[in-house]
Amino acid sequence: MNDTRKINVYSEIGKLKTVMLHRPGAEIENLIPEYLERLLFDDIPYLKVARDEHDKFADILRNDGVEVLYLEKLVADSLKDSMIKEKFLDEVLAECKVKESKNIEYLKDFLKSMPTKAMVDKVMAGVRRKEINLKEDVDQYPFIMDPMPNLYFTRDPFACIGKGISLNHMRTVTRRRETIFGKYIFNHHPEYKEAGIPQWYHRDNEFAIEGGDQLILSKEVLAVGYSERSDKEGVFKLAENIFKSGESFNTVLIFDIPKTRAFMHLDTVFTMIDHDMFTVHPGIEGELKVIALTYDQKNGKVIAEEEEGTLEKILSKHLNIDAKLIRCGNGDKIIAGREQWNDGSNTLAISPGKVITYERNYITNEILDKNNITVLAIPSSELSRGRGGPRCMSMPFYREDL
Ligand SMILES: NC(=O)NCCC[C@H](N)C(=O)O
Repeated sequence: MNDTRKINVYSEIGKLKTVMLHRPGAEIENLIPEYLERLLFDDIPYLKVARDEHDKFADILRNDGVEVLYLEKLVADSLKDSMIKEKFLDEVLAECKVKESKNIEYLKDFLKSMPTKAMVDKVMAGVRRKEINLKEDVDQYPFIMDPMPNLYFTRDPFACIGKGISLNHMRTVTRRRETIFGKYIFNHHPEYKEAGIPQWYHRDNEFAIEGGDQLILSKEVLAVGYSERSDKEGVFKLAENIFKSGESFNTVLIFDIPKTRAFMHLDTVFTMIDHDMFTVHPGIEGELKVIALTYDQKNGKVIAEEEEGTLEKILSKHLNIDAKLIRCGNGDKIIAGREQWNDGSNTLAISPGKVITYERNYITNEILDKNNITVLAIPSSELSRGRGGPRCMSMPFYREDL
């Protein structure tokens, strides 16, 4: 049993006790080729198989003693009070940019007529114009409310850091509404609303930060990507709030990574798998630019110092270890290119030296095995089409301290 703390995440590798997932739902079946790019997908997963794969992921976690929570259930349980449900709907509707007010009313009536859990599933899946009896001409955009196919990447909309959460501001409009769910869970869910969970970042802050860029390297050191998805100004704000709170973190390393889809988030570039071991994207082995943020407690000021060095050097120095990097696909141009595309460096550690990976990345898995890492591989032919791996598909709420 956990202690009374609901959120406790002071590392990337401490034994995982509670995690939040989202089982892919009808939103996946609302993907069609014309909208893939805007909805951040590269292909259309076959939902039935994606769900089977996802259920295997959840089973592996449960078999390891991890409590698996589902986003959709947490949200539904947060909306039991009818006033809160009404507020939630107004907020979701305000952000789905429906122009005509009468259509907002139709949409609201349609959603309100459903039992709460079905309503949450529907908000996630998206609503077609014809579902609320509007005309849906062949050349007309069919959705009055867009689907949210990226929801199974629970890593990104909010992140648990220490005993608090960072409710993120997503870079893309298509993912921005996802963060409303986290807001309602932490403000209204009976288990969380009075648990005194601090919020280090808010979804209405002007700068973008996504959870795939937020890594907890130790109880002192956080790493955050300055990436395609996260602004460094946002990281300054996040760091200041954490430093001021008296949490154990005293350094935030901002990693300046290429702003491209292949690198997307910091966790596409590297993930921590043991006290001194990391999986890495071979494209990141040169000199990196890092800004190290620390806090001048006396004057209440964040201090920023620029550093340059290889990933190995930077990690070794700040974590006081001899960092060992495992290169995706062993660094071979073709193998690494292929396995990296399917998130070969995006591993989820469930305890030190024990990780969940995609089974299709078998060369990287073999190398991990040779390095005495226990690899639990999951089937991934459909899940991988959304461009995220096991770390992206999970949000740890509670890890045992190291
Ligand atoms: N942390 C991650 O790297 N998450 C993967 C997100 C994939 C999703 N299709 C996206 O582009 O946002």
